[in-house]
Amino acid sequence: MGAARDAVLARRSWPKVTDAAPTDAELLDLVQAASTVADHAALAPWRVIALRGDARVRLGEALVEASGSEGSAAEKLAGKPLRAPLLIALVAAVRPHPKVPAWEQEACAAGVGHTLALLLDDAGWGVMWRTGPFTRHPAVARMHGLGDGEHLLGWLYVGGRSAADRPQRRIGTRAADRFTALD
Ligand SMILES: Cc1cc2nc3c(=O)[nH]c(=O)nc-3n(C[C@H](O)[C@H](O)[C@H](O)COP(=O)(O)O)c2cc1C
Repeated sequence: MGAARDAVLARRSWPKVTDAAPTDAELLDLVQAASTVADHAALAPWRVIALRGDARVRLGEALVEASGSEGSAAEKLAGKPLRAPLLIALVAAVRPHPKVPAWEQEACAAGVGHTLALLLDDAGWGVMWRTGPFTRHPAVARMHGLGDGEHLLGWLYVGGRSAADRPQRRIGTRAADRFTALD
């Protein structure tokens, strides 16, 4: 009992990770677990895409195309996806539904992202959810092969942990400031 609470309290984002990464089989097992999030009408309005190796280079090129930057700015942007050996693109796959509006479907997809990040953290991987100003640019969508109604929610940057790069303790949010009870 309390394992979920412990995992949630222990999770930290790891901005710096090593070259180690889970295999597709390990990842698929965790994605399967994350697929149990609350989902109105069981639409499963999401999918994930694992980017490794050169796919990260192509993502960097797409970010540069989206930004229109050149020179050192372009070089810096192109290097961003290379900060982790594995990027998991989180895709909201929204389709028209008479009872489930787009925002509910995006909420479900975001739930998968948070749950998958937690599961990867709990499995001992370094994880950080990242986005950026070009996350929903057409060039970036094209690079991922997104279809109609598909939008990125960002990427989970995943890699190994090294003790030297252990994140600082979090200051934290005071839940009492965010809590109201109505009778
Ligand atoms: C949708 C989403 C997008 C994010 N994008 C970025 C980002 O681009 N850059 C960044 O530094 N943090 C980003 N964050 C925040 C980090 O993932 C992380 O939550 C934050 O650094 C606090 O660390 P913690 O998770 O250990 O509390 C994003 C979080 C979410 C949920």
